Amino acid sequence: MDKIEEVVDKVVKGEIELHKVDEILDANAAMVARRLAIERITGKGLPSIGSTIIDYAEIKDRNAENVIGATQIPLGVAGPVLIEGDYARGGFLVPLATTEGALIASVNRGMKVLRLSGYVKTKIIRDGMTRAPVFSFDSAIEAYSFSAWVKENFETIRKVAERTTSHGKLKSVEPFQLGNNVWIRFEFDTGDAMGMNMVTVAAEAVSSFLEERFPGARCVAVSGNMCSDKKQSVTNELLGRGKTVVAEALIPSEVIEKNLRTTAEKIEETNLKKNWLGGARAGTLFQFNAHFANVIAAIFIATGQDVAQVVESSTGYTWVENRSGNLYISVTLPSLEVGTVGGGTRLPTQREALSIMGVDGGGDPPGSKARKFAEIVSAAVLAGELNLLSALSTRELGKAHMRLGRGIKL
Ligand SMILES: CC(C)(COP(=O)([O-])OP(=O)([O-])OC[C@H]1O[C@@H](n2cnc3c(N)ncnc32)[C@H](O)[C@@H]1OP(=O)([O-])[O-])[C@@H](O)C(=O)NCCC(=O)NCCSC(=O)C[C@@](C)(O)CC(=O)[O-]
Ligand SMILES: NC(=O)C1=CN([C@@H]2O[C@H](COP(=O)(O)OP(=O)(O)OC[C@H]3O[C@@H](n4cnc5c(N)ncnc54)[C@H](OP(=O)(O)O)[C@@H]3O)[C@@H](O)[C@H]2O)C=CC1
Repeated sequence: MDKIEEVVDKVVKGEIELHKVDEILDANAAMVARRLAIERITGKGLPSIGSTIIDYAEIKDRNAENVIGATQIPLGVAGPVLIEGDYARGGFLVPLATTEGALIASVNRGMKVLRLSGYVKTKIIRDGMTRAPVFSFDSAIEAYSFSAWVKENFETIRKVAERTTSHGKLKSVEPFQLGNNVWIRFEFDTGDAMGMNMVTVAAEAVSSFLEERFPGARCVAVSGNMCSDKKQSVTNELLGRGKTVVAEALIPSEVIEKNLRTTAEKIEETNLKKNWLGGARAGTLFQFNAHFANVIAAIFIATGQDVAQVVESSTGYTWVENRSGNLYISVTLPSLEVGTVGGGTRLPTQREALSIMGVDGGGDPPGSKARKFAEIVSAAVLAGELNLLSALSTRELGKAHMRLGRGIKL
């Protein structure tokens, strides 16, 4: 019996935990052994899951545990979209990974219309990744003194934080108090990284330092939910998280009529009554848009972003004005969390997808690639909004999805 078979046998018999296989076999052999064991246990063949170009030696201890293979998702491109931003300048093809038929066509048509109208303008209006540990005290008075000290001693705290990272720069500290508890919301410039590991490590170092400085302080959790990571929150909406980005364009009436078969007036009414009034009636929080999540999720999957952060990255607002038949449209994304280094961006297909947009790896200066990427994402979101609002205004949504979602020609 070869070594892999021997390990598979032991896993099936319950003598070895799945994750312990990594201690016996090299990463790629361990991945195969786990998959074979699961095939035996479930009686299901998993050759598709096992068929992958990923080198598990590169993944182990970095991106996933108990790995048995990979999931594959179709990848398409939309564009080019023309952008005149501070970092993204020129035409960009945007990779989108999705299983929703008509989505890429939707963004593609939106980009075509934007292209025919000139350049999308983009602006990053703030940038910073946050972590907010929660500290507990015996009394609210102690908690208040702690908050005051933290605010007055930014420079000391910055030095402690920045010892843990060469790219992370502490930008601000903001205390929030509830009774005898205090959350310190640290905000960092994280260069080209999305930055969650970076700011967590730095926040842990500062928390230990503060506990030493204030014997009455107890850090209950390094993430106290006022960060707020992978959750929507008023804090994120007002103060921002990751990058706060705006993209805008002006679409001439003839471009709308010829390519979208609708008018600025109809798109404006659809935006007001669907995105805003419908959103208000439904009690929607922070998502007065049509489908930011579609575009954000597809780009996140394609480029190795943390997909759980679609939760707050897809919050935001679509604003439309009928300007004498021409259409002004903008999207505002308060919490777009993206990186071009770190996390899943190092995986092979994800890195290639980033390279299509010229945003793979670190920028010079650091931070410039992640900001360029954020501007491209905002332009893609704008294209998706413009197109879906148009398709809804002409009642083409169902038809499009019959054709591109079910393969039925009407
Ligand atoms: C599907 C279209 C674009 C057809 O649009 P069309 O105008 O009927 O098609 P067309 O054949 O005349 O092509 C026009 C352009 O569309 C693009 N296009 C056309 N076909 C393709 C294709 N196969 N692949 C790539 N691009 C395509 C392409 O840019 C093309 O221009 P060309 O390059 O030919 O000069 C249109 O009907 C449409 O956009 N429909 C809406 C679909 C949509 O937006 N779906 C989004 C997902 S819906 C959802 O998930 C969220 C939701 C709706 O529930 C949220 C909510 O509640 O609002
Ligand atoms: N720990 C947590 O609480 C959470 C973690 N995550 C996960 O965190 C990961 C993302 O964390 P993140 O910190 O972005 O990535 P990584 O942990 O992968 O770290 C990024 C690294 O890149 C280095 N680096 C090299 N060049 C640059 C550059 N140009 N700009 C910035 N950094 C550079 C940084 O070094 P240096 O720091 O020395 O400067 C840092 O070590 C994802 O996998 C995500 O899923 C998500 C949510 C929560």
